[in-house]
Amino acid sequence: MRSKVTGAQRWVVKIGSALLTADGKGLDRAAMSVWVEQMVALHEAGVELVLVSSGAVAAGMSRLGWTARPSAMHELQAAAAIGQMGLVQAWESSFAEHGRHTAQILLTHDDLSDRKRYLNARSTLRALVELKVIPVINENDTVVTDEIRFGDNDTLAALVANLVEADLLVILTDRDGMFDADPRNNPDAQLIYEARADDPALDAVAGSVGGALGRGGMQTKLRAARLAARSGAHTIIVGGRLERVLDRLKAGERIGTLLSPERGMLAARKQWLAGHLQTRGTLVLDAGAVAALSQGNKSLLPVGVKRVQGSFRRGEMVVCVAPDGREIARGLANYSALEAQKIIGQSSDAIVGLLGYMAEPELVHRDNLILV
Ligand SMILES: Nc1ncnc2c1ncn2[C@@H]1O[C@H](COP(=O)(O)OP(=O)(O)O)[C@@H](O)[C@H]1O
Ligand SMILES: N[C@@H](CCC(=O)OP(=O)(O)O)C(=O)O
Repeated sequence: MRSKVTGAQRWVVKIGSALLTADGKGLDRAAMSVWVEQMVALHEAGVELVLVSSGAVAAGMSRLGWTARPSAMHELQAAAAIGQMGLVQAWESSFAEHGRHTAQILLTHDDLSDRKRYLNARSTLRALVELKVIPVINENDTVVTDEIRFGDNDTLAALVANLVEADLLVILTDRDGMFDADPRNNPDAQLIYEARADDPALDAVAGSVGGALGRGGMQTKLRAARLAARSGAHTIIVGGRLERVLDRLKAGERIGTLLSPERGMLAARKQWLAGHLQTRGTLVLDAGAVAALSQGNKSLLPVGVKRVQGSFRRGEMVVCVAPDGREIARGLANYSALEAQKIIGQSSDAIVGLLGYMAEPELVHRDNLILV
């Protein structure tokens, strides 16, 4: 029984090109509707779902009658633009049969590396998930250049798992999971059922690159599992054509390869916060806020802040200090320095009146706060 899988509340499900396009013959709508049925059942069981779907280039190639993947960037991008239409149409109509809405989100690397856009993408995704809509995410292939491509959707799915703090990343692919050697050239290869994502022995196993339609192969799936582990998520790499694959995962059946993070979710997130950001400003707290943060494990509300120093934007790291200047914590600000100036000392109910909108009631949420 895989309790980490059965107990997971928020899943990111990634479906690769090789599966979605029935090996290059257009979108495999029959397979899509079988996954949709299972995703709807998960949804009904209270699981929050985000779908990362590849297949735009492959679907576009098939619409254009192209048999070989073009190498010119503008041709790839044109194929993606054509194929993405069919891809979202197919997901939309299939989910609609079960009374579910979908939402298209196309992301580039910049959207996730810029802190402000990162926070905005996160708020939108959270809002969609709360509305019980299924976000369907792909890379924004039409506008990306080589330097800012994710390139493979395994990486994109892992970063989305970080973004939404998923507990489980499910990578559906055309093999039953990760084998101890590439099954294309090793008929005796054995499936690996469980491993730690950071196990260095896996690097040799995942050596070779992907198939004709997909881009990543096992290497990018392993890297994705390691990225997902940074925010404490487990990853399952499993065969998308296995009968009732998602139902069986939810039931705890031992199928596919489960790659585990080395740390728990919150610990991993805090470590990630601690390692990644420069500080841009300072918030001087009152004594009540110092106690709430250091003893109560609470979020920092505007009412407990006396002064704002420095110039920071929403999503940037700020230092929280006691009235005597002692550093108490660091965290990601939900408001810019200019906005923070206007709301400090006030109750959160007053934020809308003061700013004309409210991003969050907290100035720094406790999940985004590391005590020093
Ligand atoms: N150790 C391994 N175990 C399983 N598959 C492997 C391994 N090494 C390489 N592969 C290859 O990776 C392919 C899956 O990756 P890819 O073609 O990128 O698919 P997707 O479109 O699902 O991302 C498999 O078809 C397989 O041939
Ligand atoms: N954004 C691209 C997906 C890139 C890709 O091929 O990913 P994958 O099949 O998951 O290795 C598309 O939709 O065609």
